[in-house]
Amino acid sequence: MASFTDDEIPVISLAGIDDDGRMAAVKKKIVEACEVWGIFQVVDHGVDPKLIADMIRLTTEFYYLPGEEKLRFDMSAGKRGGFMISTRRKGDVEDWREVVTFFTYPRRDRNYSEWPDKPEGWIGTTEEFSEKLMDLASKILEVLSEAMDLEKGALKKACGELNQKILTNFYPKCSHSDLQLGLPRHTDPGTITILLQDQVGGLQATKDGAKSWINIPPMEGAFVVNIGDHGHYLSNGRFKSADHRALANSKSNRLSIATFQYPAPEAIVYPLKVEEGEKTVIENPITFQEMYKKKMSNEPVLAMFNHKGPNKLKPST
Ligand SMILES: O=C(O)CCC(=O)C(=O)O
Ligand SMILES: [Fe+2]
Repeated sequence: MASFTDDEIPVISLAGIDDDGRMAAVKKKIVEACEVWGIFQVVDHGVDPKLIADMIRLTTEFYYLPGEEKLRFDMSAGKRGGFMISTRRKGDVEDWREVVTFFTYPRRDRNYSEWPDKPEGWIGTTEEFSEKLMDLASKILEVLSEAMDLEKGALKKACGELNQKILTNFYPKCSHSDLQLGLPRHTDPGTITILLQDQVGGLQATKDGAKSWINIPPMEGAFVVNIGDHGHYLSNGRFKSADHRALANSKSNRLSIATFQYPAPEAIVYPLKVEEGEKTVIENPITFQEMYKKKMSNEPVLAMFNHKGPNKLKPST
């Protein structure tokens, strides 16, 4: 049984996890969080608060640039990364956000011509942020491996060469926040996501199929970590793929920076450990690339970021 209360997303300190005694306690908390929610916050994660503050500041500054500056980096015409305005209407509800996508790992895939050159310093800060989050992700994958009762390197090995994508989300304030979602309900496709949100709030998770939604309150300096579909499959469904969404806000603009950790495209997706008599969550091993494609064809909202789906661009106001 989980020791966290039913309506609280766990906050877990990673202080001293390299020491075995402390690791056991962290592991226990992470197991509880992942079995119930698939999402938790981490503090004492070792990423420099100044780097976090700089990343939020510079990212925000980009979104306040005039529309034509931002559109210099638009993702149309087959570009993988860069700036995009994403809108979608479903019944009375629509969502609106601006995004900038950076493909950061493997490093050889970095296409710097797609990385906005303003504000000054954003490229260097994004590079440093990417590297530090890759280190943090590796550490979290080790703890998660142990939490799945596997050897420390198991998840990393199953991922092959780790891929990383940084997606910065800007949700302009909107007066119809009752009719507008920042980002509709979804699960992330990758192994884990490490999310940084500003102090506005709006991220929510559900563990009962959207009957009730729980806020994930902003915490200065904390990261939200969630399990994605790949992580869920590797655990044979024991760890949830976090079901989450972001609300719009009528008073403030909101910023979040999601760092998605993916396996290599050719990595095999299949549970790493199956107990005797237990069924597997997926029938046959498939590659991550196949798994991703299948998900995108079922979830148009995510398909927009596959860059093959709709890619409507309007100048920002
Ligand atoms: O903005 C947020 O808090 C959530 C972002 C998110 O879930 C995503 O980009 O996949
Ligand atoms: Fe997400």
